[in-house]
Amino acid sequence: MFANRCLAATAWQQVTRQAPRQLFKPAFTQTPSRTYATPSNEKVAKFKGQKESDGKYCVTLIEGDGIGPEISQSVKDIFSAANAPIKWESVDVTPILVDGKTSIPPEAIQSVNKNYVALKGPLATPVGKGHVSLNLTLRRTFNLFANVRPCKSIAGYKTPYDGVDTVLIRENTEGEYSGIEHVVVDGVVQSIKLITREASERVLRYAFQYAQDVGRLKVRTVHKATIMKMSDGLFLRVADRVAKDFPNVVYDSELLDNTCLKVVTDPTPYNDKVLVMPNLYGDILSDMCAGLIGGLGLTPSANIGDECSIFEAVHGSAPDIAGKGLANPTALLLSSMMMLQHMGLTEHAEKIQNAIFKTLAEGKTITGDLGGKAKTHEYADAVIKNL
Ligand SMILES: NC(=O)C1=CN([C@@H]2O[C@H](COP(=O)(O)OP(=O)(O)OC[C@H]3O[C@@H](n4cnc5c(N)ncnc54)[C@H](O)[C@@H]3O)[C@@H](O)[C@H]2O)C=CC1
Ligand SMILES: O=C(O)CCC(=O)C(=O)O
Ligand SMILES: [Mg+2]
Repeated sequence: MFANRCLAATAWQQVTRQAPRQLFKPAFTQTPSRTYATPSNEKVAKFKGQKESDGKYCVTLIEGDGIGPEISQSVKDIFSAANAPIKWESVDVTPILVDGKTSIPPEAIQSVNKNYVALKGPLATPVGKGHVSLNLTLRRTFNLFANVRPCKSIAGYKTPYDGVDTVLIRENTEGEYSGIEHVVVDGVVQSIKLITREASERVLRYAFQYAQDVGRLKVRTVHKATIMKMSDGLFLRVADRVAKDFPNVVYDSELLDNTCLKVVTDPTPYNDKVLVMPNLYGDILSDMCAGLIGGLGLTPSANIGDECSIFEAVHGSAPDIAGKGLANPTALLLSSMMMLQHMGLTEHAEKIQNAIFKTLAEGKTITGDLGGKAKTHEYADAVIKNL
């Protein structure tokens, strides 16, 4: 799939980066017990899918680029060993042009609309030129307005930060990622950050409702309304109004640069808060938070819409390690746990999740990003043994 897109995107440049520096060797200190909540109720994006006649739910699978197929295989193997009532419907999202715009092929759109949920591997985006990000296109196509990105310390895996437990909700359809860019005159380009009352209210209501549903009763907006007085200013004004509808939730706001400083100094004061913010800030802060707990191999996410939801890792296609069996599938696995919880399959989620955390805490069969030597499939086999 990616090869086709590579041909289509003439100026594709491969992005490479060094693997995150190993900070500490794993030390087995904490108890593995945690849940990645994705509340699914009448008010926030209820899952509408139905079991099929074989007793299973059909879930759309987008394996993705780079390490995508390797980590997707781990999820499939572990779900199968755990007898999770899921059957996968793999779809190809090689983009097509519709009225000159990058679009998802109709078969893939039909599959997600039919199943209401999808699990997605990372999709690579050409730098500077070429097709629009398919990740953003998917979020816009299905109106996945809230991107929930929890980040929790992994029991047994020691980093300089103990007991991290942040939850970040990112506006997912507009802001700096609206894709409205043009050349004003040669040498001058404009990129428009679009903030609307409607999209702001939708994600803010979701964040407050989420806070209420999971009992994390503090919501903080992260913004830069000192500089972007109109756009972030609107986001904040809407937040002030929405906050009034949730009197039991404590609401405040913080400037983005200050949040970055405070989170990397001591993240624990954020453990009782839900952070909600415009698109770009959420993108950057979520990678930063991943760095606190051991890297991108560990952080899941959920793209929530009113109808459909797509679950994916925070990380990208990791071209530097793709095809070598080195990828850590935990982030995609934990995303699939968020998916199971969203679908109401909490027992299955708990069973698989316990096996994942046990494997990580044992520290014997972990991947290179965590300081181990295991290949992707060896880690998956260890999880299966721990089921
Ligand atoms: N939601 C998505 O599908 C996303 C897609 N991307 C795309 O991914 C491509 C590569 O982007 P990068 O900036 O390199 O970011 P990246 O997230 O792919 O990789 C950053 C670093 O983290 C490591 N890493 C990431 N996931 C890992 C895993 N599961 N196990 C072990 N190590 C892991 C990589 O090896 C690399 O050193 C780009 O084309 C970008 O557009 C980037 C972010 C999110
Ligand atoms: O679409 C992309 O290329 C990157 C998206 C991204 O970084 C994210 O969703 O966190
Ligand atoms: Mg990102």
